[in-house]
Parts: sequence; C-alpha cells; structure tokens
Amino acid sequence: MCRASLPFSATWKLYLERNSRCNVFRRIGTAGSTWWSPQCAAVRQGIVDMMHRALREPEVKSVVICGQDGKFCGGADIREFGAKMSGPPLVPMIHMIEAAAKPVVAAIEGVALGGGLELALSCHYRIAHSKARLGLPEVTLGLLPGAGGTQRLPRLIGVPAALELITTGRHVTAAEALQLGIVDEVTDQNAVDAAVKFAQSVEGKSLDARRIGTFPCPRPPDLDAVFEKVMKEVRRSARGAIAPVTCVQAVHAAVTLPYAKGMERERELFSTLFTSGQARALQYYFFAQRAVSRWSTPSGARWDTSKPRPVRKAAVIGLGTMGRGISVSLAQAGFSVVAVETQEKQLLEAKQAVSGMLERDAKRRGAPLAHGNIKYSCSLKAAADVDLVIEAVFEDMALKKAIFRQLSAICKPGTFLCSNTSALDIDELASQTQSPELVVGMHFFAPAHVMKLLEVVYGPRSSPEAVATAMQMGKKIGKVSVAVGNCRGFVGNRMLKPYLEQAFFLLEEGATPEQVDQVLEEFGFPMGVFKVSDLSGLDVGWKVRKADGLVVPDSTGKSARIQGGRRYSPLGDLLCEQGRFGQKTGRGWYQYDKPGGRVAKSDPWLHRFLEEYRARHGLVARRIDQQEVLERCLYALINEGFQILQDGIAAGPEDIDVIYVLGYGWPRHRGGPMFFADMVGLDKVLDRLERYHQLHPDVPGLKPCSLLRKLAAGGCPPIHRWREVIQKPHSQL
Ligand SMILES: CC/C=C\C=C\CC(=O)SCCNC(=O)CCNC(=O)[C@H](O)C(C)(C)COP(=O)(O)OP(=O)(O)OC[C@H]1O[C@@H](n2cnc3c(N)ncnc32)[C@H](O)[C@@H]1OP(=O)(O)O
Repeated sequence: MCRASLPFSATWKLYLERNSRCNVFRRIGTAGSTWWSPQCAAVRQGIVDMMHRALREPEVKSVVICGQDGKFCGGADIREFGAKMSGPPLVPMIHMIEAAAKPVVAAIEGVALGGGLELALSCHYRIAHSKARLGLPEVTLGLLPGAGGTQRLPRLIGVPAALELITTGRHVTAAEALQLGIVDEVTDQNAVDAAVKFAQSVEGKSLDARRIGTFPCPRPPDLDAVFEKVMKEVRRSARGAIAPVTCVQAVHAAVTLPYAKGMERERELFSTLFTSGQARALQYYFFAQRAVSRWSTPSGARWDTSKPRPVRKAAVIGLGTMGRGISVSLAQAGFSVVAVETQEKQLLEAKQAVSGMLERDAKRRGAPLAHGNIKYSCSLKAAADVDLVIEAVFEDMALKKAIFRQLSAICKPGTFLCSNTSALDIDELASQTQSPELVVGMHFFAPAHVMKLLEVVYGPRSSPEAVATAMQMGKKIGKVSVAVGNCRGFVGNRMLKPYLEQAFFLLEEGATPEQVDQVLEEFGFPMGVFKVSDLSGLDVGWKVRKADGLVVPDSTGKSARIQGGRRYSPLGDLLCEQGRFGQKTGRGWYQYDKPGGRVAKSDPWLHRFLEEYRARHGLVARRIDQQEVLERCLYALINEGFQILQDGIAAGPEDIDVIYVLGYGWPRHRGGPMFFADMVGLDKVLDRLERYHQLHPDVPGLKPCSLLRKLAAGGCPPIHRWREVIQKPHSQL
C-alpha cells in the first residue's frame, strides 16, 4: 500500500501524504489514514510494512522517509485524540526504524512537528530544507512528546537546549536545528533529492553511532541544581499549567534512567496529561484560535463570501503609545506607512521612539530594518492617497469625530477609515463620514506591536468588504483578528467592566487589593486586577467615567455610591482625586519605590483609606474567602460574555475565549472564560450567580443572563453546541 518511487533501486522513499486541510500528515501512500486514531493505524501499518520490505530486499540499501507536497509531518491529528488506538503502536514503530540495519534518512520539508519530529529522530540521519520548521509543540496542547521525544532530544542536543524546546514547544528554523545538532544537513535545493543522495553516500556504513536511543544522555555535573533551577523557572512561567512541569520530569528521567526505563516514565507521564482538563482546554483553544478567522456577522456577511481589498499604503493618525506601536506593526509587515501627529514636539519624540522600536526588533529577529517604510507628517493631508487609515488619537469622542470628518474630506474615495478606539461608538464615527460603509474599528492592544490580538469592530453600516479588509490586514501584520459587533467596550472591555466592578465591591465589603490579586494570580492571570490597573494608569478609567458623568459628588461632597440608578463604587475615583494614578505616580492600589517603579508593595495608607471609607458609609468589613473572590470576579465576567453572545456581539464562545486569552491574560490552559464556564458546569455557574445575586441584590453584574439560564435549562449542552441555542438578533449588515 505504500508507494516506492524508485522501484527496487538502491534507495526507497516512503511518502507521508498530507491531509487535505492542513499540513498535518494523515496518510501514507494512497490508501492510508491518520496516525493516531483507528484510521491512523493504516499510516503506521504502511510505514511498518514498507520498512519490513525495505529491510528484507537485498537490493534496497537505504530508505528515505519524506512527506508529500513539500511537507514532512505536523504530528498527530488533534481532532482524533479521543478515538481508540488500534493498529501497530507508534513507539515500537519508531524503535523498529531506529534499529534498522540499513540507513534511514528523514527528508524534512515544511514542518516536522510533534510526532513528526519524533519520527525524524528515530531515523539515522535528518536532512532539512532551509525553509523547514521543527519542534515538539505538544506542551502547547497540554501534552508531552510521547513517542520518545523527551528521551531522544536531550541525548541528541543536550539537556538545557532540549528542556527549552520541550517546555516551550518553540518551533526552530532549519538553520537553528542544524546549529543545535537536530539535523545533519540543510539544503536550499529539493530536500528529498538531497536526502536520497545523502542516503546513497552512507550506504554500508556503520549505524552504531546513529541510533539516538543508544546514546548516553549527557549529565550536567550539577544535575540537581540544574533541574531545581529549571523547575522553579518553569513553574513560575507556567502559571499553573501542568504540562511544562511534567515535561521537565520526563527529561529528568532521560538523564537519570536507562533509555528503556525513561521511555516507561515518559509513557506514564504522558498518560496523566492526556486525559487532563488542561489538555482539553488547550486543544479547544488551538482550534478556537483558528476558528475566529472564519468570521460571520449577524446579517450574514462571512469570511468566505466577503472579498478584502488590497491595501498597500496606510496612515496612522496620532502617535501616542498606541499609534507608535501600530506604525511599527504596519512597517514591519511591509506596508508603506504615513504616520501623522499634529503636535510637532510629539511627532519628533514619536519618530525617535518608533526608530528605536524598529531597530530593537530588527536586531532581535535578525531581520532587515523597516525604517524606510514610514514617512512622518504633521498634517492630516498626508493621508490623502492612502488605502486605509487607522486613527489612534485620545479616547475623546469629539476629537475623533472631528478627525473622521476631516479624513472623509481629505482621503481619496474608497479609503477605509478605521478607529483604534477601545470602547467608543463606531457608528457615531461612521456617521461623520460620507461613506459610513468604509468605517470599522481596529482595536489594538498595548503594546500594539507586541500583543497578538486585534478586535475588528463592525457597525450596522460597515460593508462586508471593509470587515474583510481589516481582518486580512490584521492577519498580514501577524495578529489574530476577531470580528465583533459594535457596543460600548466591544467584547473585551465590555466584559472587563463587571470584573473590575466586582473587585471594587469586594474591597468595599472587606477584601484587600492584595487578597483579590493573589486569588486571580493563583488562578493563572499574570497579574491581578489591581496590579494591572496600576500598570495601565488609574486616570485612564477616571477620565472615561468623568466623561460618562459617573463621577458626581454626593451630598457629603464625596463621590456617590449610586449612579444612574445602580450601585457604583467610587473607590477608583477617590484614589485619583489623591493623585494616585498607579505606577506612573508611584502610588495607586499599591505603593512603588518611585514614580514609574514596577514592584508593587502593600501600602498601609490604602488599608487605612479603605477602613475610613467603609466607616464613612456604614459598611462592616467581613471575611471573604478565596472562592467568593474568584467566583464573583470570574462569573460576573462570564455572565457578561453570555450577554454578549445573546446580543450577537460575538459570533460564538471561541471569539470571546480568544480575545480573553490573547488580550487580557486569561490563562490559556483554562481555555478562555466561556470554555471555563463549560468545564465548571453551566448549572453550577448559574447557581452561584443566583446565590450571589440574592445576597447582594444591589450589586450589578450578578443577575444571571437569560442565555445562561436557557443553556442550563436545556441540559448544559457542550460549548460546541451553544451556537445552536443562541438566537441571532436582527442587523442591517
Ligand atoms: C504515544 C504518543 C505519540 C505521539 C504523539 C504525538 C503528538 C502530536 O504530534 S500532537 C500534534 C503536534 N503538532 C502540532 O501541534 C502542530 C499543530 N499545527 C500547527 O502548528 C500549524 O497548524 C502548522 C502545522 C504549523 C501549519 O500552520 P498553518 O500553515 O498556519 O495552518 P493552520 O491554519 O494552523 O492549520 C491549517 C488547518 O489544519 C488544522 N490543523 C493543524 N494542525 C492540526 C493538527 N495537529 N491536528 C488537526 N488539525 C490540525 C488547523 O486546525 C486548520 O484547520 P482549519 O479547519 O482550516 O481551521
């Protein structure tokens, strides 16, 4: 069933055939299927049969294993992990290849990832094309390399380098793979031809020194210290993810146990991860991140029917922190950029800052400088001939409206006008222009040249072409773009509001910022809500609340605790009134050693302030446990997520989850807020929200949303069935 391209000549090629959707190889020859599931059996069977034949036939002197269509192997098909395993197991197959008495050469083109790289490591030689990428990304799926990867890689390239690759899942280029010693040769030519030539050149030579499983594993002299340090670092950066820690344990086995025992340990550890909730979450997230590119809007505009228009030249208006980062992203992706800042001093500073960012980045990536792609100007008129504009001035509606009016008059017909607003009404901006169908939001996250997320916000008048163009633009600059509807705060910031509010109310009821932050950090957020607020600047939200008319003093001269008919916590406003804006002023919810300081320290002043505040308002502090802190913050956020789904602002739970993982530090190994709700159980989330709502009827954000009730009443369908329950609201788009 396997194809031999050189019929009974000296070298055989085994083909791994590409699955039609992706470059994860599922078939060998023309009849096989995946590696993993029952169908995978055919693939393994194919390799095993071909190897047996190749070893049996005296005319065959060597074997080359390659992929078809220029890709080696992307590993197992993740969708089939749940299926029952049948056919020849992978590990014995790998052992059989390694033990072969004739040289086996892997011709690596495209990718060799996961099980694909493990297969290559069982070969005696590896020849890679210069554009190939290699890696063991299992950790990113909540797993560890379970076919000898944790035992062979440290034997081949040493413990520190193997640990780094296995615990991060990082892909390496062919050049780096050569440097590390993973591959034996890199070619710019056809890698299969090069591998065949190479195989012929080593025919008849001893293979004793080529079987990685037989190598002694290099043992660092200070083994315990090395592993202790690595474990500490991995635990710190894993933020509760178990796979990276388990990977370290598997590599430790490679160093301390003989190969066969190490393989047993690898299998044991793999089994514990394979059925874990974290593996489920990470595999869900893998597909969620890919699913968001297949966007749709409530009116039926879709990714596959909406054609983007080409964009060559783009303008960025406003060169504050966001505008600078956006300019860098565009220039790096090869767009011709017009960067506009009307304040001359600010323009000069921005020029220097952008150059510095480009230089540092080019150095880090070893890529050419993209300076030449940016032209600076202090006049909006410079945007006259661009294809797309991204406005990134202050969050001030009046200012933004004026700019949109001017741009509409200045820019050539057909120019897309986009706003980087993080919360303001896209329709209101569109209404200032002659062509509202060309207006969409492009909400970047700070720092814009680093953060992977882009919310593309469509209004009822945005054309499918405008949405498609912004989505494609996001992809070109390396962002994961999520299309969302227009409402205050869109998806991310709208959900953040009830989360932040709960944190404030918890302080009023007796919690401290330290307690709340600790609970959230233990959950897996890189920073608790109060530390993040200090980092972003408390004055930012204060300005918005003032503009919204929320910061109104009550009869005692202090900000009222009821605003717009609902309970409101003025704690953040009161801090700002004291000039406590967070890190930038050296004081906020915490204290810092100086303005701009980064290390948050508990502040006795803040605790006194909270006590005085509670006393002034007759609030009696109570002991609040960790569970309540976590549930009130997270379930209020999740509840808003259900409301967003109900309102049709996000097309599905995957969109929300990707936004929260990439934009708000939600721990990836928990899948995202909506996946987390599914894992916890919708009935339990509903039950807890109901309870908190009963206990605190005046606290907003705790009243369960009707979609959550509906899903729970419908028997809590799994997350991939939610879309069926969500009713699509009407829209003009
Ligand atoms: C005893 C244990 C033995 C062995 C265990 C083996 C474990 C493994 O091998 S785990 C799998 C390891 N491999 C990976 O993690 C690779 C994941 N994929 C990728 O990194 C990328 O997809 C890529 C291969 C580098 C290709 O990238 P790109 O060209 O950008 O395409 P994508 O949009 O990412 O993918 C296209 C299409 O393919 C689907 N897909 C990709 N990888 C897998 C996979 N491993 N399983 C199933 N499906 C996969 C992806 O979802 C896309 O599908 P759409 O339907 O088009 O969205």
